[in-house]
Amino acid sequence: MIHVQHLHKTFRTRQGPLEAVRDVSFQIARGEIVGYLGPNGAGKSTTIKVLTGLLVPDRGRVEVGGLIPWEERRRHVARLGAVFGQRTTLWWDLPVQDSLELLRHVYRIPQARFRENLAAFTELLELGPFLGTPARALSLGQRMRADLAAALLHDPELLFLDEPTVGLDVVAKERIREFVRHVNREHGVTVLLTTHDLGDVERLARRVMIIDHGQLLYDGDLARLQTRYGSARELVVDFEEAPADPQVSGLELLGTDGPRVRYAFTGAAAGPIARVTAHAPVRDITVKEPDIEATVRRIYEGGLLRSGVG
Ligand SMILES: Nc1ncnc2c1ncn2[C@@H]1O[C@H](COP(=O)(O)OP(=O)(O)OP(=O)(O)O)[C@@H](O)[C@H]1O
Repeated sequence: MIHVQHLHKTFRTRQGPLEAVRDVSFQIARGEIVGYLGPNGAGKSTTIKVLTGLLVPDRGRVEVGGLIPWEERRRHVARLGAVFGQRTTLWWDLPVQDSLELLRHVYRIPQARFRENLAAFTELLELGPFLGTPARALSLGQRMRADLAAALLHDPELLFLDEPTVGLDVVAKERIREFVRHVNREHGVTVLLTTHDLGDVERLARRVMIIDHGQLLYDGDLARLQTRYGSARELVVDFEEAPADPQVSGLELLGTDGPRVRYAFTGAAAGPIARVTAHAPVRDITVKEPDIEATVRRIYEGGLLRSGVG
């Protein structure tokens, strides 16, 4: 669906040329959901702008669904949808329903199709209570839901989501994620998701790409990122009683709190568990996985992967 090869984009700034994207290559297959991560200023938006046809790269080959985005913008745009968490595509003073109606004209969506999609999205996103409300009076969560419906009314094959859950509470985030999963699963919509919220990525994407300073640092499985670059796992052990000597060979002692002792370890848990249970009588053991947030932060900070992609 998306083919990017050796993409370069440099901006001219007062401080001189700024290489926003440097030699980025990736492919995204139809029906994938890919998380695109990177710290502020990493080059995510620049990549997306090239993919949507808003920016022309200096060098590189970009093809989306067989089209070169900036050369065939009209045909290209008809096949994609985009939601930017910080902006709305809805008309500020119009009731949501009227904005959607206007988009029907813009995209020349056949009436029957429009009605069908609107009914489906109204149900899935629970738009009913605020279809008559102007965009400016919507809560952030309602606005995001209306924007998602607006982006998908014309049955795009590809959806760009930029911070789709920013500022939302847990329930509202979950509703958005559920809907994205639905359109991906039921309609095969390919999704490129830019976010700082790793919860979005964990819930939606199996694959992540990480960019920093314009360079792709990682492209692969989220799970593999965790096993290869994650910090140590944690073993939380509740001994029958506080052990006189909590040290267990081969395990790093993290802390003690009465009978509860925490250890760090890497790799499989079976060995450490056997060693701990041989050490003293144990009531309960849990394994805590390192959180993905910490892993990604380590990658940004340490340039862990700079030597190569994946
Ligand atoms: N039109 C422009 N003119 C000059 N510099 C730009 C322009 N657009 C982006 N940049 C610079 O290019 C670099 C990459 O920016 P980009 O917006 O792609 O980052 P980003 O990863 O999307 O960041 P964020 O998470 O903050 O949105 C930044 O240093 C930014 O300041």
